[in-house]
Amino acid sequence: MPVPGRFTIHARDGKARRATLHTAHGEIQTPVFMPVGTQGSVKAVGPDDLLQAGSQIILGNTYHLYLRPGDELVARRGGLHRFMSWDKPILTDSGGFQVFSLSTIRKISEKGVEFRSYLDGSKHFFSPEKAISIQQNLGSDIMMVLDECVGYGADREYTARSLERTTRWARRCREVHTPGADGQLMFGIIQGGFHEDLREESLGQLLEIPFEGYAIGGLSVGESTEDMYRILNHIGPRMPEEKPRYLMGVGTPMDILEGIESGVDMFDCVLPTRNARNGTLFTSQGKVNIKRAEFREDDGPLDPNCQCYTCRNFSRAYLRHLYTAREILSYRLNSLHNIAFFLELARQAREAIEGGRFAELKAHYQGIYGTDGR
Ligand SMILES: CNc1nc2cc3nc[nH]c(=O)c3cc2[nH]1
Ligand SMILES: [Zn+2]
Repeated sequence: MPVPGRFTIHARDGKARRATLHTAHGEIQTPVFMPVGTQGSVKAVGPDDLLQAGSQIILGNTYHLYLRPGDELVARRGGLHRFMSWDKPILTDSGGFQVFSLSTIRKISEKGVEFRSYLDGSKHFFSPEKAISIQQNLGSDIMMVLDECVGYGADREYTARSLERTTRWARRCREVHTPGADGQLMFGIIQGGFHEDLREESLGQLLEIPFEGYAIGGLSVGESTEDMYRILNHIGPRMPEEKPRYLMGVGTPMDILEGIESGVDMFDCVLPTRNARNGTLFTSQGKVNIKRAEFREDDGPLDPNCQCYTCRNFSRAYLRHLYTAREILSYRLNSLHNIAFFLELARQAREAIEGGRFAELKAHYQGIYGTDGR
């Protein structure tokens, strides 16, 4: 009988791990890429597309679903899994990041964060307890604590004070949800900005609270690749060995491989779906900008090495036409392929770790995407 939260490491290759995380909605093979379904849908693709592409788990955003259609409405409709017809695992972010990145007016205090809705400017308040209550209403398998993601360039003093409050908030989140209740897991989020010592401080404080996993927050906020990798390389290996490690909001194919090399197990990013909608497609031979004139008569598949529905059934010429004509099908086919590419990258990483060949896999993609894939 699978116990939600059980994390079994099967193989290691350097700091990279090949593991299985058990949740109430099934097992997750890691390293794993999680497509982002912000408002209860991974934009332009359906659950059937996601399953066919190999998605194991998707992300939902507490902030968006709380504001619309409302977490209580989703609860009355049987929870997010039933509402969106996805019966595999779901992870929900706590909303903190979206409050800071989407809501203009906001006030942060010890109690929580007051903000105005990006939809209609109405006033709302998230306490740590409220952020957990929303995620319980959504019924997500993995809940994230409410935290403050300090912006890139925040001064050290503020970053230090903020991480202390984020720890106090994390403790309050844990106090309102008994570990494993309803099969839901809770992950803590490490802050500390771009200061190695503050990152260690944040991790050390969070380790005193029992979480089923730990996330690295505060990255992919506009910093340089060098700064991201510096913090990632420092804190990744220092996170609890026996618990899942999640890097929030990251990233390009090369960022993900860098994260796996630093011992991270879980990743989410809007890059595949967002870039798909502007015609930037990731392939086994590098990025393809499908709107380019060179593809007008190109009868070949987008990616000859890809087994996704898009690459098995349509030519580059057709994909370019759809994009140029602003056909809605363009969003679906491009998004499906990009998601399939990120899922395949994670699958190749799992296989490479099992075979002790992760360094070769990373070098292979470095040759195609450069050091950071931007
Ligand atoms: C797209 N980049 C990005 N998405 C994030 C989500 C987050 N959630 C909670 N806490 C974070 O620090 C955090 C950082 C993030 N960076
Ligand atoms: Zn494809």
